[in-house]
Amino acid sequence: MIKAENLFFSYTGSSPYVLDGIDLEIRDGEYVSVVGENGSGKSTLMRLILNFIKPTSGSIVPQTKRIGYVPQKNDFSNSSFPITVYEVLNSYRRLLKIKNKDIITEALEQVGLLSVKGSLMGTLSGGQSQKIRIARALMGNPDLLILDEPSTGVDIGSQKEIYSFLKKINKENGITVVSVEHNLNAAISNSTLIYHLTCGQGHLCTPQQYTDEFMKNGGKSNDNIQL
Ligand SMILES: Nc1ncnc2c1ncn2[C@@H]1O[C@H](COP(=O)(O)OP(=O)(O)OP(=O)(O)O)[C@@H](O)[C@H]1O
Repeated sequence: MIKAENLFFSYTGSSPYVLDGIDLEIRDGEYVSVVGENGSGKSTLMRLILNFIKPTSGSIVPQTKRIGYVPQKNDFSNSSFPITVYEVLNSYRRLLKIKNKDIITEALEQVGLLSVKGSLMGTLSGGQSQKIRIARALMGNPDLLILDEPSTGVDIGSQKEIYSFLKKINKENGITVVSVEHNLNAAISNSTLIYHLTCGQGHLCTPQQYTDEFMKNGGKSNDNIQL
């Protein structure tokens, strides 16, 4: 479970607050998409869950230490940086102090990319490199997986594969998924709940409730994304 109580956060330490008194409870086993317009605080909320930053006041606590994180796709973006898939996963294995090197093969098999083990990261497609990031995040056997815009820079075919993989590990392995989404279709189709952030406040709703709300607003969201 992730529980936020009366959570305020400001990068300056005072008003105006990016997050302005958030109360939130995400139960284990949910797949929650976090949506909201640019600058509404989605990534900030993820950083707070991950304990990268501290609340200005109030609290936010993930009740697990086994958290996998797939950051926004800005690492390895320099295609000339000479690092292989194996090296990326192996350095994470060492960071996690996992002795058994088989975990690298297992992680790659899980996302169906064993064939690119020796490839340079810069030579992979957007979809492949995102799957490698997900494989890396799963190496620590997390029970909570946090993703920041997993479909950015990923072709439609790979997006489908990635979302069906996330749904599978959510359903079959019971991994709680919390994913920042600009892709509203993906949020509605894949998640069990949607957390809509706006003006420093948020509310949790079902995909159906979110769709109804969206249509009531004339089919346009604050995110300026068409369904
Ligand atoms: N490190 C930082 N220092 C100061 N202000 C920041 C920092 N990071 C984000 N902000 C500001 O905090 C607000 C929320 O940013 P955040 O990145 O959390 O929003 P977001 O909803 O994830 O946006 P986007 O959809 O564009 O990724 C924005 O006004 C942003 O400019």
